[in-house]
Amino acid sequence: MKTLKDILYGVGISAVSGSTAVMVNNICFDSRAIGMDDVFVAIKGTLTDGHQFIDIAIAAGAKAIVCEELPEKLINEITYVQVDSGNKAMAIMASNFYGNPSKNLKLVGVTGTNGKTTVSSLLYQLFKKAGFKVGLLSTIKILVDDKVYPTRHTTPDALTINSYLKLMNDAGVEYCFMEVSSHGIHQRRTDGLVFEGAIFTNLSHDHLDYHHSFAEYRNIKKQLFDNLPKKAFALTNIDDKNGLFMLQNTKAKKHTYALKSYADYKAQILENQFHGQLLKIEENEVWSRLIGDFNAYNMLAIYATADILGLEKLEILRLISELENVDGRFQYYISKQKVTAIVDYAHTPDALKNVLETINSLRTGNENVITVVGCGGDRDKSKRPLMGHIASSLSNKVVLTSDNPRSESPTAIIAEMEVGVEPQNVQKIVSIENREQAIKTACMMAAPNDIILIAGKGHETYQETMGTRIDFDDFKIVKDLLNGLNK
Ligand SMILES: CC(=O)N[C@H]1[C@@H](OP(=O)(O)OP(=O)(O)OC[C@H]2O[C@@H](n3ccc(=O)[nH]c3=O)[C@H](O)[C@@H]2O)O[C@H](CO)[C@@H](O)[C@@H]1O[C@H](C)C(=O)N[C@@H](C)C(=O)N[C@H](CCC(=O)O)C(=O)O
Ligand SMILES: Nc1ncnc2c1ncn2[C@@H]1O[C@H](COP(=O)(O)OP(=O)(O)OP(=O)(O)O)[C@@H](O)[C@H]1O
Ligand SMILES: N[C@H](CCC[C@H](N)C(=O)O)C(=O)O
Ligand SMILES: [Mg+2]
Repeated sequence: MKTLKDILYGVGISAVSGSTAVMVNNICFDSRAIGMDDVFVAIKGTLTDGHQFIDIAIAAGAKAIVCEELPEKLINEITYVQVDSGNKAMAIMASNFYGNPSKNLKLVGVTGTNGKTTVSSLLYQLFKKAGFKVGLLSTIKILVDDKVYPTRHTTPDALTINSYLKLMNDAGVEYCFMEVSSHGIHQRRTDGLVFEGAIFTNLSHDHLDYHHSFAEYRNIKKQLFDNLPKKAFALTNIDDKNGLFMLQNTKAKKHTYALKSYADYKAQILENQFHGQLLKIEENEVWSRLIGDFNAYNMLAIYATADILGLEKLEILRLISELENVDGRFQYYISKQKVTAIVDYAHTPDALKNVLETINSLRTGNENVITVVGCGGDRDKSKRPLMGHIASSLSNKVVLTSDNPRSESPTAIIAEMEVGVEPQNVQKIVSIENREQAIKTACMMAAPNDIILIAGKGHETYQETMGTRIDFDDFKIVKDLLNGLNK
């Protein structure tokens, strides 16, 4: 049990009814999960308003209510606390509740449209190899040093974040790398955290359904840097046209990285092969197993971060050469018949373009590139024609298919992707709703030396349709199919 007053430390309060000296058991923002003597935080969400559930929360055992608008009828035994923002209050309360765990380790946030999982997971790998105890909060999984926990969010809610940071404190973790999504910033899931630094990878088209406009999306990402403390570092990719914008109002110490522009940290790609690339980072050459221009940026971001955090430069390079691909990011399998299948999490137009350009740059003869791709349901619709266009203009053949249709019709999503296919590319396209059938078709189309790209789902091991998730693993399916076909 904790005193409500202590949990509220630092929260901007506009009114109180009842005593804040009460002891509460837990913080909860969902009336369906409330426990005895909890404090319920009412949050205005995207689907409904938590304020509607205050009575239900009290009936289920809540002892205190934190809300933006006080209910008309107040109950004497209940403490009500009025705040400006339920989301912000919850984030600060969550940090207090768990003893401000972000202060007891070095927390680095990674934001940007693409590359967050890659950069944060590789930083985790690198710092582990350097001998530290490390934590990771990523789209794929949460790691408390070696212990793995599942996750459904890129940036979880504030209570979840702080509960894992507390576990990291208990395990003696020194560095934690976390992905900071635009939803996370907008819903203030990361307010109240003390960051040692933040990294910006790049900004392109995504989530414009949620954020309405590109400017709004960009401004939200910038808030991570605006809120950094003075002693923190802010590292940005200045080859991206929004790179410097991110640092405009930060108090933190600014650092830049780039392949093309003048920057604090510079790199060059000397050689690119299927199995890796040779990079020149500052004055030294280093072999990276991860390929593509975008991974040169990722490696440079990692190098700069490790340098800023005090690791020795040559040691960083040695560790970079040992880093392994992240699950579902350019994960490849070469069949006995020399068909290469690549599974990649490219689910934005920019990522799809990058991965296809990388594949095309590695072609040595007249092998075909066959792309299997879909777009998620209940997500940014405006990316659908763009991804249809990119897939069909940069591949020889394309199978349009489903990628987590969620509550939408798979046929309708595919039709929206087809809109972006130019007339001269229409004959390259076949549309097959069933993703397994789509992958099977691509395998049947493939001749020796051809390359099949299966984009969009990467590490995901499910397909979500109408609220139901069935097991589905692109990599396993394509590997089995290629082996079966080769018998
Ligand atoms: C659109 C979105 O981001 N929604 C998130 C949000 O829920 P919401 O705003 O829809 O909540 P709501 O259903 O309107 O309910 C409002 C409040 O009433 C409460 N409630 C509701 C019903 C009830 O009976 N009782 C009750 O108390 C809810 O607990 C909530 O506090 O807050 C929830 C708690 O933090 C999140 O789990 C939920 O994520 C949903 C599931 C989701 O799919 N989010 C995705 C889009 C997301 O966040 N993605 C980003 C990654 C994006 C990227 O690729 O960069 C991520 O960081 O994972
Ligand atoms: N620095 C980068 N720039 C552009 N594209 C990238 C970069 N790094 C990775 N990608 C591409 O984007 C895909 C997604 O990468 P990653 O999972 O690291 O991004 P993310 O930002 O974590 O995505 P999410 O928003 O889903 O969490 C990769 O599979 C690859 O195709
Ligand atoms: N973090 C992203 C992942 C998209 C991955 C893609 N496979 C999809 O389901 O749309 C999102 O939730 O929008
Ligand atoms: Mg991610």
